[in-house]
Parts: sequence; structure tokens; C-alpha cells
Amino acid sequence: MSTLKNQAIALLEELGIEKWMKNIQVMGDEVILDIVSHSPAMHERKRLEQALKAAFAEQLPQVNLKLNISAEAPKPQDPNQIRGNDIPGVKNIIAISSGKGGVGKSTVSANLAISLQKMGFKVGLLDADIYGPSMPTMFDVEGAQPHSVQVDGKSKMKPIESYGVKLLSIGFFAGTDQAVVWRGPMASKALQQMIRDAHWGELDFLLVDLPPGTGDIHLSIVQQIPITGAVIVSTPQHIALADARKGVSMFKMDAINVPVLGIIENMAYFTPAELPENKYYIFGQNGAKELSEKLDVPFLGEIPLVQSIREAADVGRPAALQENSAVSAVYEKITQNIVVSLVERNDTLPPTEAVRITNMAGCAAVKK
Ligand SMILES: Nc1ncnc2c1ncn2[C@@H]1O[C@H](COP(=O)(O)OP(=O)(O)OP(=O)(O)O)[C@@H](O)[C@H]1O
Repeated sequence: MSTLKNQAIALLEELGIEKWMKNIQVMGDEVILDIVSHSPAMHERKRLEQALKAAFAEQLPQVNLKLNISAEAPKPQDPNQIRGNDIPGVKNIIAISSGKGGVGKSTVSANLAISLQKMGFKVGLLDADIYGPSMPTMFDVEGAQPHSVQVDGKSKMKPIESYGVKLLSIGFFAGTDQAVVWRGPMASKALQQMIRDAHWGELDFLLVDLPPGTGDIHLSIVQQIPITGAVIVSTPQHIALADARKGVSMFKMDAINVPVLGIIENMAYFTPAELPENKYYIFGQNGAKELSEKLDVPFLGEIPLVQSIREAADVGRPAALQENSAVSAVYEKITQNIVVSLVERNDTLPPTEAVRITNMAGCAAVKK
């Protein structure tokens, strides 16, 4: 085999997409590569093409690359197929989702994880937001590198622990300049490794901070792991609500069928620190609450727009860590509502894809 062919294949292996290669031909400095994309979506194929071109330009600049990317026909969904396997030791998996970007989904995820931990639960947080992984910053562990540990003779990734929460994030593995390479189909593979090849240990809750929107990454995650329930975050603004509605519909689709635990209204109103009684409804009032009524899903509560929430996230100490503050009380109440909704879900829906919570320590709401 020519050296160039070896180098090209080695590069595909490094990128984790060697299995997608259908054919490779080398003629002089020309490499003709036939790739089968798992996603039929045009934009995903475009992303794959850009990522491959960038990787070749950087690592094999002498190559004149000719790319043929075709799509694999989607396999028909088998309605009897049981999706994913349980993650050993993980009792409940909650996906945190938002239709629209920037509504505060990651900030909510970080604070919910802290509140659950404060209630006495064992908590993990998987930052699956490939477009803007923010957990390393929010938990003050930027630059941390997960180590590998041997579990039953296999190498597993050990999550980074901060404030008692176990964390894995794409941000630990890809620098900002590399981000593009992680997008699309390749991100699915990286996520799969963070889910399957991680040693989470015993967890009451694994929170999964999804990317905004309703795309391929969501599909890939719900197919790989049995998500116990989904929480949707929205602001009261019309355009955010329209996207939140799409998010709810996605989880309710027959092929996905993940119970929606409820909707959280973030940035519900603005309260200045000097006038704590004043509420300014700058994104509109009660939008998410009304949407949850319309869609018949629980309303989990509202979080005000408060400067200290943003500041706490930026310095890597989520606001829910504060003791006896109004803000941490808000997160605590919402967390209790989520646990209540989850207990109800586990009681009323078949536990085929989720294991019941057994440890309710510290959660006053569920003792009622
Ligand atoms: N309740 C709040 N009060 C004040 N600032 C907030 C609040 N919630 C989130 N923020 C701030 O809003 C910005 C966006 O939040 P965040 O990154 O959590 O959004 P996101 O929905 O996860 O975005 P994306 O998914 O597009 O990355 C951040 O600067 C965050 O600190």
C-alpha cells in the first residue's frame, strides 16, 4: 500500500470515521475518497466535508483531495426494538433541552445538578452541548483532563468531580479551535464514548445537557440511552416558546417516546438587586407556564433574570451553591418539582427503560 494511502487511512482513524470509508484510491498526489455518511441531512454531510477538508489541509497538505460523500439510507424503525441499554449503576437519566439557544439551559443544568447534590443525591452531569460546552467553565474545571481507570479489566474514562458532581464534557476533549471537527456525526461518536466508556459509578441522577434545537445529536442520544425524562427550558419570549413546543413534540414522537417531566421558565422576570420586590417582565409574562398548560405537561417553575446568576456561572461557582439565598431557594423548589414529576413518571409509566429512584434522602417535596 502506498505511504500516502496509509497516511490518509491513519488520519481517518484518528478522526474516528474509518468505518465510513467505502473506497480509497491514490493517484500521484490525488486521494479519491468515498465516504458514506450516517446522516441523510444535507447540512451534516456539508459539515463532514468541511471537517475532512480542514483535517487533510492541516495534516496532509500535499494531498489533492477528491471527496465523494453519499448518504446511507435510514433504516426503518422497528417499533418493538428496545432502545439503548441501561448505564450500569445509573438510576435515572434526565435530558435538559431547549428549543432555542441562549435561553439558559446550561446554567439551569448546572444549578439543578448542584441542588440535587445538596439534597443528598449522587449526581452526574454530561455536557452534550457540542456547539458550546460550558460546564468546564461553570464548574471551574477548565483545562481538566479526565484520567482513565481500569474497571473489570477495561479502560474507562473517570469523570472530573467538582462540588460533588461528576462531570464529563466535550469541552474537556476539544479545544475551541478544534470545535468544528467535533460537530455533526463525529460528535455522536464522542458522546457515545462519554456515555458508554465512562465510569460514572453509582448515580441517582445523570443530567444530560443537550445542545439547543431538535437535531441529529438528540436522536442519537435518545437512541443510545434510555432517558427517563426530559426537562425543557424556555424563556417567556414568543420565538423561544415556539421552539420549546417543537422540543416537547420531538420527545413525544412515537419513535422517541421520552416522557416530558415539565417546562422551566428561565429569565421569567428581571429583579434589580436594589429593588427585590420589583418585577419587570422583559421577555413577556407567563409564556412558558401557559405553554405547559396547553401541551399538558407539568410547569416546573420560574427562574428570574438575576445578575448574580450570570456572575456565579462566569466565575465557576453556580448560584445554587449559595446557602440560604433567594436564588438557591428558587433552584431548590424547581429541583423538588422535577423529582416529584419523575417519581410520578416512574410510578405511572412502565419502567422498561428506566429504573426507579430508591434514594429520596433530603427531598422534602417527595416526603409529602
Ligand atoms: N436566570 C438567569 N439570570 C441571569 N443570567 C442568566 C440566567 N440564566 C442564564 N443566564 C445567562 O445567560 C447566558 C446564556 O445562558 P446559557 O449559556 O446557560 O444558555 P444556553 O441555553 O445553554 O445556551 P446554548 O445552549 O446556546 O449554549 C449566560 O451568560 C448565562 O450566565
